[in-house]
Amino acid sequence: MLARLKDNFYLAMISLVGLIITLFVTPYAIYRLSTGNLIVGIADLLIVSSAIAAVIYAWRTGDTVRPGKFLAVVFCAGAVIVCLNLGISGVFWIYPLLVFIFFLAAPLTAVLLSMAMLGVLIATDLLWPTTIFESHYQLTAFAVTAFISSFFAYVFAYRTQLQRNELKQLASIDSLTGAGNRHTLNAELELAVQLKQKLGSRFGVILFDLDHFKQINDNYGHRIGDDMLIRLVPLIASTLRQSDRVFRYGGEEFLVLLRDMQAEDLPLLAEKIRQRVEAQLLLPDGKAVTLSAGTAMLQTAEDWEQWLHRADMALYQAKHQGRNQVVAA
Ligand SMILES: Nc1nc2c(ncn2[C@@H]2O[C@H](COP(=O)(O)OP(=O)(O)OP(=O)(O)O)[C@@H](O)[C@H]2O)c(=O)[nH]1
Repeated sequence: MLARLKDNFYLAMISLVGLIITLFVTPYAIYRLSTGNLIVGIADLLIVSSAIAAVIYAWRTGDTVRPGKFLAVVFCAGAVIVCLNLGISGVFWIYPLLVFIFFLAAPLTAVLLSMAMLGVLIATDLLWPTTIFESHYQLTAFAVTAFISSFFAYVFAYRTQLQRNELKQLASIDSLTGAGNRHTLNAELELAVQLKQKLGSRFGVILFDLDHFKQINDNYGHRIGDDMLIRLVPLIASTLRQSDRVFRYGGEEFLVLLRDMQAEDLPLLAEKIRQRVEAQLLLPDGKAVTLSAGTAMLQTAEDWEQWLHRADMALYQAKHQGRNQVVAA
C-alpha cells in the first residue's frame, strides 16, 4: 500500500484530498443539516461521498485520471452551490480549491475548470448584485486575487508536471546510449508474460553482444568503445518497428523486445541487424564491429527468467561457434 502511494503521485494526491475532505467537510455537513440549511448540508454530503467513492475507485482500478477529473468537477460544482447559499462565508473555500484542484486533474483541465467556476460566481454576482459579495469593490478584489492564485497554481503545477515527466524519462533510460535500462526492461518482460498468458500475444527477444569488445577498448580506447555503444542503438532501432524496444542489458549486451512476432521471422530480423551492424558500425580505421545474437520466442507457461535464459544460451552458442552470427533457441 505504501509502495503504491510512493510510486503513484496522483493516487497519493486523490487519497490525501479524499482524507482531508472527509475530515474537514463532514463536520460542516452535520452542522448545516442540524441547523436546517439543507441545500448546503446535502452539497457537503455529496462532496464527501464523492471523495470517498473516487478514492475507492482509484485504489481498485489503478485509474487516477477519471476519479481525479470527477472530483475536480464535483468540488467546483459544490463550491458554487455553497457560495450561492452562504454568500461571502463560502468564498473562503474557493482559495484552497484553486490550489488542490491541480493535484486532481492535469494542469490544463484544472485551470479550465477553475475559470469556469470563477466565471459562474462572478457572472451570477454581476447579474444579481449582492448574491455573494457586498459590493462591486469586494467582487473585483475576489476576481483579481482568485485569478492570481489560479495563475500561480497553474504555473507551479505545469512546471512540476514537466519535471516529473523528465525524471520518469531519466529513470527509465540508460544514460550512455539512451536505450531502455534494466529496471524498465524487467517491468516490460513481466508485462509481456502477463499478455502471453491472458491474450496469447506472441513475444520474441533478441539478445545481442558485441564481439571482442574488450579488445576494442584496449586497442582504440574507452571513448571509442563508448562511441560504438552509442552508435549501435540507433542502428538496431532503425531496423525495428515503432512498437519494438531496445534495452541495454549489460555492458556491451543489448536486448530487443518484439511484440506480435512470428517465430520464423525472429532469427531473420536478428540476422538483418547483424548484417547492418557489420556493414555500418566501423572503427576509426574502417574495421567492422560485429555482434553475436541469441533469439527466443516466449513460450506458454514460461516466466521471463526462463525465457531470457534460453536467449542467453543461444547467444552463448553463437559466441562458441565463432561469433558474428545468430542462433535461435
Ligand atoms: N567502453 C565501454 N566498455 C564497456 C562498457 N561496459 C562494459 N564494457 C567493457 O566491455 C568488455 C566486455 O568484455 P568481455 O565480457 O570479456 O567480452 P568481449 O571482449 O566482448 O568478448 P566476447 O563477448 O566473448 O566476444 C569489458 O572490457 C568491459 O570493460 C561501457 O559502457 N563502455
